[in-house]
Amino acid sequence: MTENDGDAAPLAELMTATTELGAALRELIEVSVITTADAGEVAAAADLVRAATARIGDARRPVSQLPRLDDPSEGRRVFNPVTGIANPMAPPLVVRADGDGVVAEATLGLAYEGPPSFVHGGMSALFMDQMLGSAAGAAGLWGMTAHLELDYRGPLPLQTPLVLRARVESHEGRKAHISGTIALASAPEKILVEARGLFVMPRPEKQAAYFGAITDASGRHAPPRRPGDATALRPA
Ligand SMILES: CCCCCCCC/C=C\CCCCCCCC(=O)SCCNC(=O)CCNC(=O)[C@H](O)C(C)(C)COP(=O)(O)OP(=O)(O)OC[C@H]1O[C@@H](n2cnc3c(N)ncnc32)[C@H](O)[C@@H]1OP(=O)(O)O
Repeated sequence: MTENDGDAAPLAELMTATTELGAALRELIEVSVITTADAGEVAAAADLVRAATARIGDARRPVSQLPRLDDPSEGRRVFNPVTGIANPMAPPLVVRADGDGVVAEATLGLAYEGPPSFVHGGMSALFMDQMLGSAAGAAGLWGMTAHLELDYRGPLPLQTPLVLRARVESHEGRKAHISGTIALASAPEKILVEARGLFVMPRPEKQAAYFGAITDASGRHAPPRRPGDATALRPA
């Protein structure tokens, strides 16, 4: 945690509650796109959700301030939109080191739909971007996405276990070439999505311009040593 030991218990409580809220919202998102309830029920649900928003909506951090629950030096970013346990937009992917790269499994619901019954291609790009970045992190590198390209060889079915992989192919200086794949967990050799990316560590002036104003939750200027977010990166 980013705060001193005296705050450990309240922070643990906050982590539990925030994770709970993320999980509840994730269920709500899925149900909101799959429900066949009638208009009255849907409208009543919208009122309940607005009441929940009002309950916590007054206390907000500025965009330049990291959440109390984050510790970028340990790679913990709880609201990352792909791996963040507390972000309902995130499945979340639990990325772990595997061999010379990283791997994650995911089963995606209807909130991720593009073509009927299949995953939206933009979602695949989002997940690959994160996986490639995580592969950089796992290899002790970091950088921002400079170039990302994908080949969609076959559609990804919803509600079906998927396996996502990424590994660093080569790196020199501030550049890392990274590749990734998505396949069905039941047919991991048949690659359905292929990604290739170039991640570049910004030159120091750019790092200062991008991240120099970031503070930790107490307002201290403690920009992360590596401004990454391997929220769910775990050892094998
Ligand atoms: C992030 C990993 C962290 C790991 C840390 C620990 C563990 C973490 C694990 C997991 C992390 C999670 C991962 C997150 C995943 C998501 C990441 C994102 O969403 S990042 C947001 C979107 N990306 C941007 O907003 C960048 C916008 N672009 C820029 O700011 C600049 O273009 C930047 C910083 C990328 C490069 O700028 P310059 O000034 O520092 O570098 P110049 O000199 O332009 O380029 C350096 C070299 O790269 C080549 N290059 C640059 N861009 C290129 C491009 N698009 N295509 C080809 N080559 C390019 C150049 O030709 C040059 O090559 P030559 O040294 O001459 O050989």
